[in-house]
Amino acid sequence: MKIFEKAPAKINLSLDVLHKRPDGYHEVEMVMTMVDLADRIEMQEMARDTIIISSQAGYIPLDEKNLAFQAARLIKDRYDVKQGVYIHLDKRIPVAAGLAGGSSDAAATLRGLNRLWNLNISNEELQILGAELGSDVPFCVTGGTALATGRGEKLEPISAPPQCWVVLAKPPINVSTSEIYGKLNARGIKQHPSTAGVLSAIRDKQFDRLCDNLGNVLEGVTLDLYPEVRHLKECMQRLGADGVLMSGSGPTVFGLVSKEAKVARIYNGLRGFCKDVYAVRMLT
Ligand SMILES: C[C@@](CO)(OP(=O)(O)O)[C@H](O)COP(=O)(O)OP(=O)(O)OC[C@H]1O[C@@H](n2ccc(N)nc2=O)[C@H](O)[C@@H]1O
Ligand SMILES: Nc1ncnc2c1ncn2[C@@H]1O[C@H](COP(=O)(O)OP(=O)(O)O)[C@@H](O)[C@H]1O
Repeated sequence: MKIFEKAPAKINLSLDVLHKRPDGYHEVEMVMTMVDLADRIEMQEMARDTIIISSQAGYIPLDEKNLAFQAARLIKDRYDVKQGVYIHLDKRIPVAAGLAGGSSDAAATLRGLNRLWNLNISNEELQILGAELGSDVPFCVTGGTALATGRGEKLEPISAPPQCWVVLAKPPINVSTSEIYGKLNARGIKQHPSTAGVLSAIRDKQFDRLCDNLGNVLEGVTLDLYPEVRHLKECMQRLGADGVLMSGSGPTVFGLVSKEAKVARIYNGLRGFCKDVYAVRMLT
């Protein structure tokens, strides 16, 4: 049997760091949501007890370093599954972009193999398994919109943000999440984003208020290290996006846009100097 799963990209509408923890992770407070840009994952049963990964993308690992491989191995080990699986990743989310592409592939693999092998694992259990693979994986298991705390694995689902367009642009650099967290001075954060403001704007479906409250404490670190990200952010603002923010540890910058008429102008303006630009809808 063969099954398919979609693995959408996430953006962080708010990303605050409360403190650095003794285990090296940072205690965060984030509002995360999904956008309509997704990898497609095909999973096919194999009688032979092995995991094989393939992808058209030449720039991701296809061995045990791949997060989908790790998800398949984890579920096989925990549930003592003796069958194998062939997993093909049709990558559309840019890699190491702050969009959780790898985490979403891992989460989609957990969901898919749960179906393929009739394991009847609850979403809560899949999220617990996912946390072993990465901090963003539990959110990607269920998607939607959520307030994430802890190191990102404690989730409280909330209502969807007001519907809008999301323009995403990724400059041609790779950013390491651990390097960006490592360079953040958690004690010296001068201005924390208003997660409460983002939550109330979403609750009241107030698009303008949502745009005014977007904030990410990792943005300053990445913008200082990579001036091209700052340039991209300024361009998106100049082109008229209603709210602009870097997602996660970057380097992707997203712009929220309420009027469809503006989207083409912003998209074309960015495409003039940046290859990786996408105009998508917020997933609601
Ligand atoms: C910054 C965020 C925001 O959503 O996303 P990305 O930029 O990766 O998309 C996440 O917190 C990233 O989550 P994820 O990419 O799953 O991180 P992990 O694999 O768990 O951790 C990678 C490294 O990031 C650091 N890390 C991660 C999460 C956290 N709360 N505190 C940390 O300090 C640690 O150094 C860790 O070794
Ligand atoms: N299935 C996968 N898709 C993308 N990247 C993967 C995958 N498996 C492992 N990786 C590795 O994970 C790292 C982070 O990738 P990704 O999840 O796209 O970034 P981010 O967490 O910034 O959104 C990259 O260095 C990449 O090589």
